[in-house]
Amino acid sequence: MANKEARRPMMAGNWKMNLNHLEAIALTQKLAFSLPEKQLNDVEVVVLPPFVDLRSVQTLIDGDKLLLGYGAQDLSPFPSGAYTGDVSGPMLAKLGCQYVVVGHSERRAYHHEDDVLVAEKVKAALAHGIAPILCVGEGLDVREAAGHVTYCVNQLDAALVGLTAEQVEKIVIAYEPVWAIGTGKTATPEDAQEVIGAIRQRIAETFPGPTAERVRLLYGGSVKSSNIVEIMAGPDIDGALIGGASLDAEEFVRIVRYKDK
Ligand SMILES: O=C[C@H](O)COP(=O)(O)O
Repeated sequence: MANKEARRPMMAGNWKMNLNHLEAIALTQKLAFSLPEKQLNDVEVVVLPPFVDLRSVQTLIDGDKLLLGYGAQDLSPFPSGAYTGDVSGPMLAKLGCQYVVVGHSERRAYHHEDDVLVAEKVKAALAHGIAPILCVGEGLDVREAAGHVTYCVNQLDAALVGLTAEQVEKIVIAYEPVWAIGTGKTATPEDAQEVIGAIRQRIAETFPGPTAERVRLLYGGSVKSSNIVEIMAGPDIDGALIGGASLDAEEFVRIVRYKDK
């Protein structure tokens, strides 16, 4: 199932816990300066800074009408209340965030986020007009036991439970094999396409109609300018969620410009 041309490619930089607000401003400026308008119309470029940087990034992007999207790396499932340290969907919406990462494997591992909480966060984001970038992906043990497709499809099913087709079309789904994150070990383009193709197939089965053709599916895990072309060749792969390489403006720009290679 392809129809890839109908979907706008997306390159999203997940800065994780890197860059203070001054460094965030500098990186955003460099990206805007290095990427021509035509490029930014062709490929949607999104930055996902830490919470404390969001106001600075928003001020810069909105103030100068830069063609960059931005969002957060997490949100609370609750809209407000006594949840020390958490940040809510309404707060992110007020800052103009278009996206929020949900269910990243680092949050699943270090903050013990399970499928039920991930599903609540997906609903919270959608309720406040923010598109979730939902992450799924298997660990090395699952991959070695050849259970990766089933594992990822199960994570997907759990996150989409109770959603309408219209809501699902707003979600961006990122397949990030945990063993390929920050390790320099990229899944082969065939590995990435296998799982991402299965995700699109599953959406088609669950939501008959055009939904599966409309949802954008990304790959994440040690993406670099040297492997992005091969990854983007996958018929179901619409972009990438990029960690380490998104912190280097020149390298991130090379990734965004993959079509020029
Ligand atoms: O969200 C991004 C991913 O975890 C990938 O990180 P990485 O590009 O540093 O491997």
